[in-house]
Amino acid sequence: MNTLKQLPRKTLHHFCENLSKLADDKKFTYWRLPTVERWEVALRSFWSIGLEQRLPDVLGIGVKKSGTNAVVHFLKQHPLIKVPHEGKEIHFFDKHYSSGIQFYKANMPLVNESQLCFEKTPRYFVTGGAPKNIAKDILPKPKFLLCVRDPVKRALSDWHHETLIKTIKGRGRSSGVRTAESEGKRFAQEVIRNDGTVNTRSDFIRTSIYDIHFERWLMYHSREQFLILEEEDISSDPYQEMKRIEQFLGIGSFFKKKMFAYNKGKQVMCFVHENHREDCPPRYGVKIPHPTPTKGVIQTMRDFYRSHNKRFEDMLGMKFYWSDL
Ligand SMILES: Nc1ncnc2c1ncn2[C@@H]1O[C@H](COP(=O)(O)OS(=O)(=O)O)[C@@H](OP(=O)(O)O)[C@H]1O
Repeated sequence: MNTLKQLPRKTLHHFCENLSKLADDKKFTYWRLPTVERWEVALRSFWSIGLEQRLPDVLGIGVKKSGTNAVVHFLKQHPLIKVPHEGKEIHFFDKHYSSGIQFYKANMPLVNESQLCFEKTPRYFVTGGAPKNIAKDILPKPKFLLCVRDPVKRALSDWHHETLIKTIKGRGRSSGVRTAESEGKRFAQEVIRNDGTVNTRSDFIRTSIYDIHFERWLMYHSREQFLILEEEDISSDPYQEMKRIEQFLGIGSFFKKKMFAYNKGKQVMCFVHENHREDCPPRYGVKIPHPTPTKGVIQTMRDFYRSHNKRFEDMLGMKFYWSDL
């Protein structure tokens, strides 16, 4: 029933009118029906006013910690883009595939014919079966938004995120003062082996090996289906990135430069509504310092990623400023 809350007031009014037409009984009230029937009545009514739930037209597939939340936050302001309730990640192709495609569809927003349905779950990028299952299940072919980031910075951000979550859940280290350096040391213990080489078994390292993951996507999808966005651009100039997305998706021009402003307190670019209210993308707290490993650790990681980055560039026909670092 969450979807009902997403409806604009006018549509909800129309929905109620349709409902009363459907019911012969004068005492009929929607809320007295059992939940399953309620949903059926609601869906019939939505169809009659041209709204439907359908599988995504556009998928945000990752990469984790590369500005994916900011992209959803800005893009959902576009009147022709609809996202699941509160931009929730549905995790269908990575966690809930066995629940079936109807489960996925039921989590989609209501859209009309001219609107596009957009779902993002960053884990899709690194999930083995996702490219194949998406090609099989989503027709016509979806478009993909893929956010990428300097692989070393991405790994550091990922580690920070997971440490924060562990701490919030009470599973983290509780004793001792946490400094950027001490966090850097713990990060190094995770990503560098005793013999000084990069620990390729660590998820923080593996997620950033973009060429290996993207190779699987190109087995089932064509390069033209992907728009590549860089976190560095999303954080510095989201307006330009939203214009690129509008063009890629072929949706009308909505975004204007004045809709984006830097919020000094939150230290991020935010969306500015017509009434001047600033709406910032969600961010995790910064109760734990971001890790700052030694220069040696950073260099070992950079040396490891260099050839992978080059290969990724060749696959995409693009150049990233971090690929030579
Ligand atoms: N405009 C804006 N608003 C908020 N956050 C922004 C923005 N642009 C980029 N970023 C940076 O993106 C990093 C989080 O990436 P994701 O949203 O993909 O994270 S997640 O995978 O969904 O958890 C996270 O990086 P770190 O701060 O380095 O951890 C954010 O700072």
